[in-house]
Amino acid sequence: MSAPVPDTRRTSGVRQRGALDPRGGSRASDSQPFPVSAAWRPGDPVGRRQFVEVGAVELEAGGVLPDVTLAYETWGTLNERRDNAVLVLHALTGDSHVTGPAEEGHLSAGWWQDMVGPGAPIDTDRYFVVAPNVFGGCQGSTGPASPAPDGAPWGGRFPMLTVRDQVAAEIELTRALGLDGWHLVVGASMGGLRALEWAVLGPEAGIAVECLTVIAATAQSTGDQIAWAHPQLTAIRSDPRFRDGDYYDAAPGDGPHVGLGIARQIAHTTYRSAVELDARFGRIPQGGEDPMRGGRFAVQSYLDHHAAKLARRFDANSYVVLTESMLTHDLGRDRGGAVTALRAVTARTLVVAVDTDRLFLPDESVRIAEHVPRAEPATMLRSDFGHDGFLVEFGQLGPVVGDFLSRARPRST
Ligand SMILES: CC(=O)SCCNC(=O)CCNC(=O)[C@H](O)C(C)(C)COP(=O)(O)OP(=O)(O)OC[C@H]1O[C@@H](n2cnc3c(N)ncnc32)[C@H](O)[C@@H]1OP(=O)(O)O
Ligand SMILES: N[C@@H](CCO)C(=O)O
Repeated sequence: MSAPVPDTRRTSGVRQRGALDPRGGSRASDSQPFPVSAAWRPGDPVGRRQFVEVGAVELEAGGVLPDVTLAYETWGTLNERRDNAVLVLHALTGDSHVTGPAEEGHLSAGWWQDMVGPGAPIDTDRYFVVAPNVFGGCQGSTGPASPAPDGAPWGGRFPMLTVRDQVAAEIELTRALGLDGWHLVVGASMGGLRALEWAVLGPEAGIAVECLTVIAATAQSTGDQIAWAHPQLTAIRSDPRFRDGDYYDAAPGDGPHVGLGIARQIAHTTYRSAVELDARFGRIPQGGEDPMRGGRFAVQSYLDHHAAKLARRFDANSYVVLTESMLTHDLGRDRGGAVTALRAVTARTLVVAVDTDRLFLPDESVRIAEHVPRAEPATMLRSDFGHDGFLVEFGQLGPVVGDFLSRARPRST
């Protein structure tokens, strides 16, 4: 059963400046200019994050990135047999703050509060849960805003990363934690791409993956996904304030938030379903505005809101680097193709899709489940929320993941 679609046909918020106006925020009430970038820098609030230096990472596309650091959070306790560790991998604009309140260093409460915690489907009374911020990200792990060896931010010099590079860094984190395996690796969307890559690269590197949960993901990025991402990348790169990625010395409000905001609007539309956008917003004007006289429809205001919100909390360079890593994702690269790679996965596997996902099509999930030898048939969530269903439909997703874990529980837990 899908969650009820909330009514957000708001009636306030007369538009005086556009969300993407470089001088200011989305609404007349916004008084703070957008930051240059929302990238975490050394010295910024840490919250409950920990950091591990994983050293130099040899990159799949060539070259080496020195001095890589990963930020991560943990919950629960590693047991004596060390067989209760769970790795949770976030999506494109997520971070290590899987669960817990908004706090210093984290503007929002955890993005999977209903999934991870004491008594939750991923029960932190039972499991030791680890969540890293992705390599290339902007919430504590090494990314384009981090200092290069010359002390200046990498900026436009930051190299292209692949999903495999991100997992290679996470393998080093695993070793640094003294673990030789995960009971479960779970991720959705970009996190699902990493989870799949983990299922192949982890065992190759001597890190066992007993169980795998891949949600709203794909074994290879599709032409459609590449197509949707292309205008997002173009929007950021063609923002004059992007300055080829070297904007970290810009004055507050003078960063590439216009391009980043447009990218988010395109992406966010693909994260939701046509049915939901029509049911929620339809042709309703935003309160007090008249689309016939330069005003907006409510759905335009909604997208402006999400654009402004992301521009305040995310770094445009990281958005580019992570998006490109998703575009080049191919589990089968140098492994004889995707099907051969899927057949090599030894983990007991749960694959979950959202039936209205128009970005990560359910058929891609079905394909994963068909070829992974120990996969159960793909579970289809019924939801009008589209791809973002994995962030909303906890009433369905929780029991699915909880049941899978209880069937695959290690003896010691
Ligand atoms: C692993 C990860 O992916 S972590 C990253 C997850 N977080 C994000 O993606 C951040 C962006 N947020 C979202 O995409 C969504 O909020 C989700 C997926 C987390 C939750 O979805 P929903 O509960 O359906 O939220 P929804 O999409 O309706 O957005 C609600 C926001 O839109 C605003 N909104 C709704 N209608 C309008 C409108 N007509 N005009 C302006 N703003 C509007 C709400 O006020 C609310 O604002 P707030 O979030 O600042 O409080
Ligand atoms: N809302 C999610 C969708 C991408 O999977 C995010 O921003 O990360």
